[in-house]
Amino acid sequence: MGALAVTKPYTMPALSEYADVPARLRVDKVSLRYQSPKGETFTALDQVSFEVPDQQFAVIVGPSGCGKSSLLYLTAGLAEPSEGEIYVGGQKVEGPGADRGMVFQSYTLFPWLTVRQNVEFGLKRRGLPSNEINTIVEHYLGEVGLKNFAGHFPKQLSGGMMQRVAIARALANDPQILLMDEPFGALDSQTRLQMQQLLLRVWGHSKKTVVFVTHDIDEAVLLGDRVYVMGARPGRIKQILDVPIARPRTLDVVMEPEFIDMKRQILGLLHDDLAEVH
Ligand SMILES: Nc1ncnc2c1ncn2[C@@H]1O[C@H](COP(=O)(O)OP(=O)(O)OP(=O)(O)O)[C@@H](O)[C@H]1O
Repeated sequence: MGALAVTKPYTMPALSEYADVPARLRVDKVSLRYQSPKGETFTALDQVSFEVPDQQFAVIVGPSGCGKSSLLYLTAGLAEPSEGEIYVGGQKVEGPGADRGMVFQSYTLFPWLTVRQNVEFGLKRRGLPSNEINTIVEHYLGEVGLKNFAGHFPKQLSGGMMQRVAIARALANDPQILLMDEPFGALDSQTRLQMQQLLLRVWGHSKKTVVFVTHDIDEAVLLGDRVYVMGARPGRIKQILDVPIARPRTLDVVMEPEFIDMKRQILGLLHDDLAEVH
C-alpha cells in the first residue's frame, strides 16, 4: 500500500450514546424476514443497526440481494420490519410520510403532469399558499437547471432530466431525509457523472440528510461522507467507513490516493462477502 493513507474504519458507537441527541436516522436492530409460498422463512436483513447523523450523505453499498432496497423501503415506511425499529428525526417510522423524500431508479414522475406540476404536487396537497408554492418550485427548478422545461411533460425529457425533476420534487417537500435508491443506475455514464455533480451541488445547498444506495463504488466514494458496506445472506452491515476526502469534490478526486485507497477497502469487503457465498 506504500505511501497511501489508510482510512481508519469507523467504529459504530453504542446506540445508547445517542439517547439524548437523536440522529436524523436511527436503524435499531432491524430484521426483515420473507415467507416463501412453501412456508420457508428467508432472512433478508438480520439485526441491522446504524445511525446517520443530521446533514450527512450516507451511501449504502453491498452485493446484489443484501437488502439495500429493503432497508430504504422500511425507512420510507412502505414495509414493516419483522423486528426492530427505525426512527427519523426521533420519530418512529410507522408508515409513509412526507418527512421522507424518495428518488428511485425507475422514473416515478406522474406522466400526465408537467415538470412544474410534478414538483408542486406535494406542496399543493399540503395546502400551501400559491405564492409560497411558486417561490419553492422556482427555487428547485433553478437548482436542477430545469426552469426552461417547466411546461414539458415527462415523456419529452431525457432520463437524466427526469431524475432532476424527481430530485427537485423530493426536495421541494422539505423532507427530513432524502432516500435515493440507485437513482442514476439507468443513466448512461456521461449523464451519470453530470448527475453526481448536480446532486453534490444541490445537497451542498440544501444540506439534507441523504441515504443513497448504489452498486457503483466510485459513486459511493465520490458522494458519501460515510460508506455503509453491507454483506449478504443474511443482509447486515459489515463495516462503516468514513470518506476522508475534502469537499467540494470534483471528478478529479478519483485520481487521488485517498480515493483509490477507499475503493480498495470497499472492494476488499465486498470480495470477502463473495468469497463467503461461493
Ligand atoms: N417481496 C419479497 N418476497 C420475498 N423475498 C424478497 C422480497 N423482496 C425482496 N426479497 C428478497 O430479499 C433480499 C433483499 O432484496 P433487496 O431488493 O432489498 O436487495 P438489494 O441489495 O437491494 O438487491 P439489488 O442490489 O439487486 O437491488 C433478496 O434476496 C430478495 O430476493
